[in-house]
Amino acid sequence: METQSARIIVLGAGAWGTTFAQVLADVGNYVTLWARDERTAGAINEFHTSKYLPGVVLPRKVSATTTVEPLLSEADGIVVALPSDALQEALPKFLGLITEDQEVISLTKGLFHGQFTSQIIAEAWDRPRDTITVISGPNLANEIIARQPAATVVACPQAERAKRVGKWCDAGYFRPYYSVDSLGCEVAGVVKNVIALAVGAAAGMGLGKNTSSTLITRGLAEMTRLGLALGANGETFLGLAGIGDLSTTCTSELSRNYSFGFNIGRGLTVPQALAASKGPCEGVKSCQSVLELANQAGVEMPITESVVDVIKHGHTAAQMGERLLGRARKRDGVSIELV
Ligand SMILES: NC(=O)C1=CN([C@@H]2O[C@H](COP(=O)(O)OP(=O)(O)OC[C@H]3O[C@@H](n4cnc5c(N)ncnc54)[C@H](O)[C@@H]3O)[C@@H](O)[C@H]2O)C=CC1
Ligand SMILES: O=C(CO)COP(=O)(O)O
Repeated sequence: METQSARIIVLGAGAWGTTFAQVLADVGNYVTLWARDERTAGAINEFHTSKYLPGVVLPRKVSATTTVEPLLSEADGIVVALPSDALQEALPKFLGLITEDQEVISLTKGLFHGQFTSQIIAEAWDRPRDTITVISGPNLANEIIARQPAATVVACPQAERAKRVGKWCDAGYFRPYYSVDSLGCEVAGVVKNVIALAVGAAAGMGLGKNTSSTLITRGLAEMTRLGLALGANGETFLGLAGIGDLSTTCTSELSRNYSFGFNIGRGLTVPQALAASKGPCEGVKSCQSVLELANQAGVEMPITESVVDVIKHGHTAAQMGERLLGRARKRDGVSIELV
């Protein structure tokens, strides 16, 4: 039987990677963060601080390095916590250093050039996609670093892998639920960012809770339709990785996607809103790819379409609202036949 403590490498020493490293350390694992620059690694090793998490003192068990290659073969698990647009540059250098019996865990909620994170990792490291575990849920780093209670979904088509990884991050305040539907978790994690842009924009325009609840509910319908069309399990979208994460991201000023949308709603341009962001806005990067995926699958995603118009075609938040309200009347619900 495996002992409780595992050796885990976290690739990406930003807000979520560092927070997840603390979760893993709290459970008793040996955790090393791979940081891109010496300054970030030095701050973690010498002062137990991170510029991504102001005011936080990290556990001494969390260390960092800029040279992770020699540690990879000894690790039980490798966590990917990089922004989606960094994966294709960062991952290939580790090809051949990670074997199939090691657990690979994705925290990245992105769709880059039409590929979900697990697909990019699988290709970069030449391993089957169904060996990759996805962790996704209502998990704002700034709350979890303060050890506020939250739950998450640990999903892998190979259920035993999800169980193994779930034990590593079962910190009490951070509570794993298991699933085999990693695809559904990835779809939900990507689409909720796009919907949060729209909800944030509505709030930035001064619109109230009826508008945001309308967008969240119809956003859930969009997410579910796309997931079903791609072969995900519909239940996932009613769980923590679906409505759970959607409601967190669409209602918190801590969310970079919601805040980006808010700034668009109050009149900032896309470049201005990006410059004001406190971290990656995955919804900005993924919205076009989500729409293309939906078109290929024959799924209608009007909120996503209106977000693409804002991000790519210079539409204002007000035009986005007019467009959504001007659509033909529909039946309530999420069924793909009823779009
Ligand atoms: N912050 C949060 O609350 C949560 C974030 N996520 C997801 O986690 C992913 C990462 O987000 P954050 O940690 O918040 O971003 P962040 O901006 O705080 O950290 C990203 C880290 O990746 C590093 N990095 C960027 N490009 C790199 C490259 N080419 N090579 C090596 N390192 C590179 C940066 O230096 C930084 O340390 C995103 O996909 C996000 O959607 C998921 C759940 C919660
Ligand atoms: O995924 C997240 C919370 O679960 C973080 O959302 P943002 O990337 O919008 O900050």
